Amino acid sequence: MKITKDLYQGSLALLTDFYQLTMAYAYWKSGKAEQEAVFNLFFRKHPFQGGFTLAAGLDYVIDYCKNFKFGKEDIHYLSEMKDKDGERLFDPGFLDYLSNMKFTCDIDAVEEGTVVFPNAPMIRVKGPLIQCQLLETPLLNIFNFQTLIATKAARINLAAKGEPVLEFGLRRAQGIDGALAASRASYIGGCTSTSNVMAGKLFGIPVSGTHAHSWIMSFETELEAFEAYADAFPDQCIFLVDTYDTLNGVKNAIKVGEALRSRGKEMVGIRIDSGDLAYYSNKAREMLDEAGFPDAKIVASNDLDEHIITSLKGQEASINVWGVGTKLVTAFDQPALGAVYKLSAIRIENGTYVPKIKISQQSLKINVPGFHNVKRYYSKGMAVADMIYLEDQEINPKGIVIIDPIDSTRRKRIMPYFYQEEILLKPIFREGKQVYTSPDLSTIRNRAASQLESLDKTHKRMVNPHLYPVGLEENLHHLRTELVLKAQKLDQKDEK
Ligand SMILES: Nc1ncnc2c1ncn2[C@@H]1O[C@H](COP(=O)(O)OP(=O)(O)OP(=O)(O)O)[C@@H](O)[C@H]1O
Ligand SMILES: O=P(O)(O)OC[C@H]1O[C@H](OP(=O)(O)OP(=O)(O)O)[C@H](O)[C@@H]1O
Ligand SMILES: O=C(O)c1cccnc1
Ligand SMILES: [Mg+2]
Repeated sequence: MKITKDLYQGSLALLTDFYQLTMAYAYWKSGKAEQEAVFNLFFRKHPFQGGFTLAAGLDYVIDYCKNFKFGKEDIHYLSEMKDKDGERLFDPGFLDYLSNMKFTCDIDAVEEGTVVFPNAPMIRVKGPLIQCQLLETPLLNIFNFQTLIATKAARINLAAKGEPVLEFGLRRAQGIDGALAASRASYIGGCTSTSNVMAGKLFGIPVSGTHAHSWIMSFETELEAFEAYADAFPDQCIFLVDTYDTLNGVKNAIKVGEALRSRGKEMVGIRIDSGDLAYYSNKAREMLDEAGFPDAKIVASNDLDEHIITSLKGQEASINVWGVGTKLVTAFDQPALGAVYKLSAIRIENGTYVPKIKISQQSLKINVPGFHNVKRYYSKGMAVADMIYLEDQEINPKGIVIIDPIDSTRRKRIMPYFYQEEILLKPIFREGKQVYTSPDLSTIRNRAASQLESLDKTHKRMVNPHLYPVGLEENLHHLRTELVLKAQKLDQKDEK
């Protein structure tokens, strides 16, 4: 196993579920491989019982699609696969087809850092059925995780109310790629920095950190350890004060802070990593203020998340920097987003697209059919509603009614005249050619911040957030209802 070199042999084409390949083979065999189809990627419920979700992962998706190609080793591996009789599973003609396959899809997607809501597509893929199908698993893999972590980070940063949140997750993250992607998504969600140096190198995220208990324990005394650290980094001293006795640790930090000051340097602060963080931060604040260090920061860490941060704020803890690891990068209380990827239309011989629906007992699970997009309406910079609409249908400019996809009695009238609007799915690829370039990560992070600003605070609260209106435009609602009724009739016929 070579994890440091060539693990992926330059190709991620096999990073997919086996059933995508068996379907791909069957599509090819039945002559349907190149039939045009439309798929949408969306989720049904916000994570963390929240009122918003923050999209992330598009730059990975772009890279994945740009490099979408079955390499020699991939084809070799597939050619060796056997069925239960020991015969080759895949016809050489199919493997030939795969090795010559070029990515030719149209992709539209929400930009990274966009606030998104249930049932509205985050990605729309249109292209040959076989390609759309093969993209399902990797697109979900990328978007589900990064969107989840960006959302968690946004929640934690909202709880910190603008105070810096340092991401410390690498040691507890879900493996190597999980850690890197989590650092990137955390930065998009508002974190100030990462402790993961490789994420710093690869993505340009600011890197920062303090020091560990082991540093203190390697010396005879805590004071000596602080002094030695101050010698090495006179401008960046954040002393971890809780190795032995937290308040005594604060005293030692003050001593070394005074020595630094006599050399014209200023201690940055202290870190507390255990015990009652409200009690110790308040005590430490009093001691630091009294000793003439009112600007010294107090960093807190230890299994923090948005709920503990909110509680500590409620207790008026004197913490001004938050170090957050495990619960952020593992999305501890909800480890998966659950976005899905569903076929919504297919092109038939006469060139028209037939909208498709999947019936379910739960109306929540009935997809939105057709070739649609999402429009967000803003009033004075604040988001008021999202409308899912059919791209090829005229929308009544005088007044629109959007209808909740789960409960059709919930409706909202929109006067587009009064609002600014933004089409959320932007063209990313056209016939396989990239037509969109991802902005740099700090621009994405700024977009996330301004998107969150545009969302009323009632949707951002942690407990029982207010539901943001997302609805189907009338024509789309009627189409969906018609298709559901038709499908149910078909069902009844089958039963007879
Ligand atoms: N004042 C507080 N209010 C609410 N939660 C707090 C407060 N102080 C600390 N916490 C949280 O309570 C939990 C304490 O966990 P735990 O008892 O395992 O830590 P500890 O024993 O203090 O530290 P360690 O085990 O690292 O020495 C942590 O998640 C911490 O963030
Ligand atoms: O708590 P997190 O949010 O994951 O933040 C990162 C943690 O990692 C470090 O210690 P580690 O947990 O390795 O050891 P400790 O618990 O004994 O301090 C650090 O001191 C934090 O406590
Ligand atoms: O720099 C730190 O303080 C740090 C880094 C990783 C994990 N815990 C703390
Ligand atoms: Mg810990």
